[in-house]
Amino acid sequence: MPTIRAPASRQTATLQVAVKCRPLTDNESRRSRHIIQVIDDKNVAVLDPDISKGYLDLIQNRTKEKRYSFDHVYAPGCSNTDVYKNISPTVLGVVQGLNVTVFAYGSTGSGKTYTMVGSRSDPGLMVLSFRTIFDQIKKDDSSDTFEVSCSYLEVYNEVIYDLLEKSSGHLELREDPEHGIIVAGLRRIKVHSADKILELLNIGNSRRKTESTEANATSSRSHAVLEITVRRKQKGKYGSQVLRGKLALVDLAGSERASETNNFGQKLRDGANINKSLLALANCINALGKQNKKGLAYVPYRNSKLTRILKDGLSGNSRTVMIATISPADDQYHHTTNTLKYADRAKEIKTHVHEKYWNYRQSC
Ligand SMILES: Nc1ncnc2c1ncn2[C@@H]1O[C@H](COP(=O)(O)OP(=O)(O)OP(=O)(O)O)[C@@H](O)[C@H]1O
Repeated sequence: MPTIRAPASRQTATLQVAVKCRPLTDNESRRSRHIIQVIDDKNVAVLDPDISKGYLDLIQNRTKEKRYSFDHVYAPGCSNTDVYKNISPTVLGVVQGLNVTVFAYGSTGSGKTYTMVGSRSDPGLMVLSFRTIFDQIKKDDSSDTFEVSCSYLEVYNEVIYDLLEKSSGHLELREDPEHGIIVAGLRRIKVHSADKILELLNIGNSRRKTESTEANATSSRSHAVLEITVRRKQKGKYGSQVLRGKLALVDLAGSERASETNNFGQKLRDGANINKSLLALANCINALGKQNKKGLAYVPYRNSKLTRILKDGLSGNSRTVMIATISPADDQYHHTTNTLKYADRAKEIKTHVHEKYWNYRQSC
């Protein structure tokens, strides 16, 4: 058991915000116009598809495009590996005892799951992250020992389920004085290779609640959080010190309007719950943005399970990356501008990062 908690250096980090635009799907190519212009690797413009505005805009000399700047902007031709290149140094902090959160935010069908999970030919950020964590551990030439474990949960209709359990019951959140918010009873499996996590990820994904909606054939109806913990044991003269880093990879469910998806019954109720937690997340992002500008504002983390789980990643001890995913199709204009507005506000969020380490008695 830990004895003395060693002093930790504290730094302020700004939330890193990237925007990824997916290509038009075959279906969309036949009926939609492409309204996203990636200006360069940091700037993106959205063209207003409402052509009726043309005359008014012209006489008032208003531009018909909205421009936004982010840490990184990825054009439709970019792969997940291109996105990962810029976040890999942050992810590797986990091996040094840092907490890292990466989450994808965007409307239904905008490419969140594709970005986080990916495909065989274009592996997503989850797969790329745990591959580099194990590569880094293999390359480490110190005498430190490493222990990696993994958990995978989903929040569906405001209930938490363990995706690594065949038939998971409802899990509850608890506040732990040492570790912050924890999910009581969540299975944490020790893993020795990236392939093992990939296997667990695939099992978990097959249990995830997905539905076919009009907006996306395999729409995720739950928020999924894959957590990888790395415990690094350093042997010293007087005992062992353990650094504990945590990587949380979050694939959120898509937000959609009932009218757009033609949902009813259970699907409509799912949509309402998805929107409830995404609204709670958006409110937290709003409040955190204001807090860092004006130094006030109450942040309503307690309004949903999702925001309680992500609390550390948004404001606490974590380096955090938000990937805002957008569709280039003109009929997604309002979703796209909403996503970009929230992403723009998220740039103001600051977190306070420090390594977590404890001194252990030699016998540990
Ligand atoms: N970069 C990309 N390249 C090629 N296809 C993509 C890309 N991004 C997304 N797609 C395709 O777009 C469709 C929707 O993507 P995805 O399922 O990832 O959306 P989502 O945001 O997770 O949706 P939901 O919130 O409904 O789960 C899928 O068919 C996916 O294969």
